[in-house]
Amino acid sequence: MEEIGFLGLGIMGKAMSMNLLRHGFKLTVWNRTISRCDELVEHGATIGESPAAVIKKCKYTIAMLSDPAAALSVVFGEDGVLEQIGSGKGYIDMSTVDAETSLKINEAITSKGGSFLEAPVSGSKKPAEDGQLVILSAGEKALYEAVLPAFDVLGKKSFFLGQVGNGAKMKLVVNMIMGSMMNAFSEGLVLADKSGLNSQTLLDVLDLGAIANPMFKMKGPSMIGSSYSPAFPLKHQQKDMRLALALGDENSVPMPLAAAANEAFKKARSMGLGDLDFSAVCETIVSSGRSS
Ligand SMILES: NC(=O)C1=CN([C@@H]2O[C@H](COP(=O)(O)OP(=O)(O)OC[C@H]3O[C@@H](n4cnc5c(N)ncnc54)[C@H](OP(=O)(O)O)[C@@H]3O)[C@@H](O)[C@H]2O)C=CC1
Ligand SMILES: O=CC(=O)O
Repeated sequence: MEEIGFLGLGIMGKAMSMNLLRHGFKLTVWNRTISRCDELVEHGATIGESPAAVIKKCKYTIAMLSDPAAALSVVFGEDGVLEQIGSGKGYIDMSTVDAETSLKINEAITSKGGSFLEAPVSGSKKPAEDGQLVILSAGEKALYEAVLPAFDVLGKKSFFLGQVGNGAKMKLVVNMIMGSMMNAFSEGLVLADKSGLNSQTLLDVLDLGAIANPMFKMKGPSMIGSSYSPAFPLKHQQKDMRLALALGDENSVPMPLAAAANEAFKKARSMGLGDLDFSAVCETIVSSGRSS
């Protein structure tokens, strides 16, 4: 495949671009905080001085940015994607955003003759490092097919979900469920502890039953140790709950569990936990217990 551009080297973008380099892809990378490109350069990447410069150089460019505001700013801002996108160039946004943001970007890019694919991912830092993401793409089918060799390295499975917006919506539904589950799990861990049960035994019991799942297995031990090194930052999970609730509003779907989970993530942000892993939402319950 030709050289790929990569915009956004946060937790996910860094892991994904390292993985592409490891598999022999040539990359030109850009990050708003440019020093974050250094490690990628040590592993063979080239730096692009702006999103526009990356687009100019590369036929295909992937973005992995924090939220709708970041995704829009990289496309529409000064020296942004729109300045160089055009016929024969493809833009693939893998950030988790809402359908409206994705549609806006699609409209701007295709009106300049470029092609667009949204491709948010399920899976966190470790799956990104290991090429085990689940890719939820939608948009231009020809672009999807052209970038499949890269998706095959980044993920264990790629879905093509049809028109732009479907990938964003699927991702938000999945993360709405995940955020609600994380809250139920947190309440269970704290309840077990406060009522005199052994937390590790609770994990063992859960793991053998019908609600065993990789998230409980992976996050449980660190949550018991109150250790929340960020794989999926809590502020991003709260953004996803907020966007999923808006999708619920649009479709008149009552989501009382998701709304309660969103409040817990907001509380965690107000406690200064936004940059920690989303499992730190557990601390909202621990601290409630302490103050009563
Ligand atoms: N971490 C995870 O487990 C997963 C995350 N996601 C989603 O992937 C996306 C990235 O997540 P993650 O890597 O964890 O997030 P990080 O917070 O680690 O990285 C965010 C990236 O966005 C950039 N950025 C933020 N604001 C702007 C802006 N205004 N203009 C340009 N660049 C900007 C940051 O640049 P800078 O370095 O300059 O701050 C950084 O490169 C999010 O949408 C998240 O919801 C999806 C699946 C899993
Ligand atoms: O968006 C987060 C994830 O783990 O998936």
